[in-house]
Amino acid sequence: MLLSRLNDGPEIFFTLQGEGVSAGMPAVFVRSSLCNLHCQWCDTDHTWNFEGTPWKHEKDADPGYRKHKKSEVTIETPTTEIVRLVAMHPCRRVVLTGGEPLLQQEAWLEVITGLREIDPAYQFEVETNGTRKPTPEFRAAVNQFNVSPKLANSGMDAKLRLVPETLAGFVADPKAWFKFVAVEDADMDEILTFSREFSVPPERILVMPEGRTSTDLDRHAPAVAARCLLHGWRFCDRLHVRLWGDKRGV
Ligand SMILES: Nc1nc2[nH]cc(C(=O)O)c2c(=O)[nH]1
Ligand code: SF4
Ligand SMILES: [Mg+2]
Repeated sequence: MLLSRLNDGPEIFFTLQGEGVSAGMPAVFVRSSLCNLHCQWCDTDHTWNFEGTPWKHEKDADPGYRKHKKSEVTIETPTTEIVRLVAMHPCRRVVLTGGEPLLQQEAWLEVITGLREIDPAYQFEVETNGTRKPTPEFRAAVNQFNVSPKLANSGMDAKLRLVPETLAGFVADPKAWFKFVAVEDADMDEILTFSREFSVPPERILVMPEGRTSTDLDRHAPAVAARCLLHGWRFCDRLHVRLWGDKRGV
């Protein structure tokens, strides 16, 4: 399957889950390449902002920023090799992320099956933007979906970032949690509208302050905390940003 490349190999790393209901738990992350969206602030733009694509990114303003050469930021990796690399770590929690991991469900199923043959105790979380429907087999194999629907601040058209039928499927699935990044009150108004439109109970909504540094997280946290108290949402920090900053492979 097509994974994101980090240095000479696929982007597979052992760290603490930094976001969501499993925040703080050790986990092996596997980052797939490719995304069906192209959010303007995406922090994993190396999974989709390839040379020759028309997408705009916030970092375009940075004079040193260039679109990525696909061959330099991706690596085709056999699923048996992914199984081998993940199993080297002393950890039975695996996070499938991207990009958008649901674009490669069949290959992920081979990875999941291979790892559970080694140890049935393996647990799998999926980080998804919530626009692609899991197949019944994939849904059954995964333990937890961290669904992160995108807001207007992503720059994406609402028709692309909110797919009602797919979202309804996640709302109906007790394995799914809904996770948002918020900066200002307008973002939180939008989360409230979303929760009403798609009937998501507040206990399944997590809101994180936006930030690529602890200082930014601290600046945005009070407004997020206030709205969590008001609406019954769970406040969620971004632990990896606090511990390691805006780095890859952590
Ligand atoms: N530590 C850590 N936690 C994370 N939770 C979600 C991540 C992601 O990029 O999907 C992520 C990540 O990249 N690192
Ligand atoms: S959905 Fe996620 S990975 Fe895809 S562009 Fe948006 S933030 Fe990046
Ligand atoms: Mg990340």
